[in-house]
Amino acid sequence: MGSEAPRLPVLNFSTGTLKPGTRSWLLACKDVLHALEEYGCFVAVYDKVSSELDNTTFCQLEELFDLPTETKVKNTSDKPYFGYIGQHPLIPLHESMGIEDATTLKGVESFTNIMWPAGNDHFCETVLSYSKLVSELEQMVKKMVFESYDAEKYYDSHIQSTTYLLRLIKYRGPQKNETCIGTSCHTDKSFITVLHQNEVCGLEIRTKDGEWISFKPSPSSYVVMAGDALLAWSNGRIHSPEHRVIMNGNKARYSIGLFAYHRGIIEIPEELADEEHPLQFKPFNHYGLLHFYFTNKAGQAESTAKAYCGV
Ligand SMILES: O=C(O)CCC(=O)C(=O)O
Ligand SMILES: [Fe+2]
Repeated sequence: MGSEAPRLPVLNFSTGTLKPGTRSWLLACKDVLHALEEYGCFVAVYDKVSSELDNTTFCQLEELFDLPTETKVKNTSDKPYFGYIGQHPLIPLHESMGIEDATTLKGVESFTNIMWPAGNDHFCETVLSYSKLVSELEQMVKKMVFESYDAEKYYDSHIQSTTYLLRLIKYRGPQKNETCIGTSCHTDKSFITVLHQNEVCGLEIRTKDGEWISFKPSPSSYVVMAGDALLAWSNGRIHSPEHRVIMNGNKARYSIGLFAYHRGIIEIPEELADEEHPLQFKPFNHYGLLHFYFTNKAGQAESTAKAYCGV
């Protein structure tokens, strides 16, 4: 006893079972909050993305990464880590691109037109449908968190200011004598991240006790993870877990991350601070936190959020 490998909590978000106000919703709220406070993440079983859309999305991803590098590098952004990353000496297995405002036609269309100047409606429609459906999962989780902390009155305005970055990632298998690191250990700067991937394992999440849990993927599994912005918003109650990707074998791993960001300032709800839980964070600009992360000062800090906006 006690020697079993730790596992991520698995929660059922399949269609039809969860409606706000019902008993199953309230029970799910408890499970979500417990998972986010203890692990900073959980596996959501979610069936709104049909297996057909799932397959098509990963096929489109392969086509995208097969484009010439000189096309892919045209994916740029004024925000760090939002554009093309590839052939990086520290993470040579990793290649990724970012679609800003990925739940809007404008956002996905503008990315598509850069990659395929003659247009690619199939890519555009597939990715937009995927982003919209997965953002519904993110919003459901967010609603549960806001409700559980008696902060639901802030939910609507928070949603209005939410914008999604969709990162499309490909990891190739390591060659002999090459590093196995696909993505080095980090915490996300998002509010919430939803990760989904093909069948090739590699994602590992660190528990508060420092143990690494390997995620076992399946087509209907989505890893819902808290980022540093949610840690700060929750006044330190929610954990933002360290995670990394370690590659083995020679099959390519494709993964898709939907990162929820907040335009403008995030305030810590007064409902989350009291005598027992003194206010730990000042109001902060979410993109400011992201930019700060890529400065030297942040590199030395144990917690990016504490260093950026700690009281
Ligand atoms: O590929 C993955 O599953 C994780 C990627 C990741 O952690 C990130 O992009 O922040
Ligand atoms: Fe991450």
